[in-house]
Amino acid sequence: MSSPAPPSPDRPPPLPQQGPPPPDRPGGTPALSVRGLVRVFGRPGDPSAKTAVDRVDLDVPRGSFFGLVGRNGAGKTTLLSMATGLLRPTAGTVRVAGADVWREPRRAKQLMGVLPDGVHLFDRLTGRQLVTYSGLLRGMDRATVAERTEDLLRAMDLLGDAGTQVQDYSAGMTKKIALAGALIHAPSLLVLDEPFESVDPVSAANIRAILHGFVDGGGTVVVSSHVMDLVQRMCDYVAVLDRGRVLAAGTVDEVRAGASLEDRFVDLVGGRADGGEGLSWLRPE
Ligand SMILES: Nc1ncnc2c1ncn2[C@@H]1O[C@H](COP(=O)(O)OP(=O)(O)OP(=O)(O)O)[C@@H](O)[C@H]1O
Repeated sequence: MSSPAPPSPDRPPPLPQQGPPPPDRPGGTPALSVRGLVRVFGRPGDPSAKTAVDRVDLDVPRGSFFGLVGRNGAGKTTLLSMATGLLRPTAGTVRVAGADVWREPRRAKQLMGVLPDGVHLFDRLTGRQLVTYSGLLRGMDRATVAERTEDLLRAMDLLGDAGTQVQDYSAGMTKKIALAGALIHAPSLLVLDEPFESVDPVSAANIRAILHGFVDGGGTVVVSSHVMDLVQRMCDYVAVLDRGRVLAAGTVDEVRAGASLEDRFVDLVGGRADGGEGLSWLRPE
C-alpha cells in the first residue's frame, strides 16, 4: 500500500498494515504469550551454567505498545530471541496469536516482524536490495515488494542511501534498514530489541511515529530498552526483568505506581550502585 500523504517528521507515510483488528485489551488471545520460559547457557547442573531467563510468564495484549526493561545482562535479548524463534528455550512455551513458535514456526513467524539485537545482515547488499530480499523471502509478489520497499525507504529517510551497500551504513542507518526489512510483510506483531540504540533523535522520532501508527492500525509492538523515560512516554505496558525474572508487569501506570518509571525501576532492581566510591583513585591531578 503506497501513500499519497506527504511525509513529515511527525507523520511519516503510513506503512502497509494488515486489516485492522480492533485493539484487544486484556481478555482476548494475547499477541504474544510466554509460559514457564527458561534458558540456561551451559550444561544444567554445571556450576558455571548461567540461567539467563528463569521461569518467565508474560502476556502481551494485542494492540499494545509493550516495553521490556532491565539492566545490562538482565536477560532481555535472551527472552526476545526465544520469543521470536531465534534461540531454542531450555523449557517453556511461546505463542504468537495462539501459534506455538516452536511447533508451528511458519505460522508464528508469518505474524512477526523481528529486529534482533546486533543485527547480522547480508551487508554486501544495498539498502534497497536488502529490503526487497526480505519481502521476497517472505513469499511476497515482486510488484508489492517494490512498492513497499520504496515506501519504507522513504519512511526511514534512507531513499538517498538506498543504493549504498549496507556494510557502509552507520549503526543507526543499519538499525533503520533492518527495521524496514522487518516491516515489509506487514506483520501483526513487531518485536524490536533496542530499536533506538545509535539512532539520531530525528530518526528516532520518525520511527516512534511509524510504530505508533502501526499500533493505531491494530498492530502490537514489543520493544526492549534501557531508556525508562522513553518507555514511559512511548509504551502503554511494561515488564521489568531482572536476573532473568519478571519483577513487575502491567500497564505503565500500574508499574510506576505514581512514581517515575525510572525511580520505580531503580527501586525494583535493588537501588543504585555506590556511584564510583570504590574508584577513589579516579581523580585528575
Ligand atoms: N550465548 C551465551 N552464552 C553464555 N551466556 C550468555 C549467552 N548469551 C547471554 N548470556 C548471558 O545471559 C545473561 C543475559 O544476557 P542478555 O544478553 O539476554 O541480557 P540483556 O538484558 O539483553 O543485556 P543488555 O541490556 O546488556 O543487552 C547475561 O549474563 C549474559 O552474559
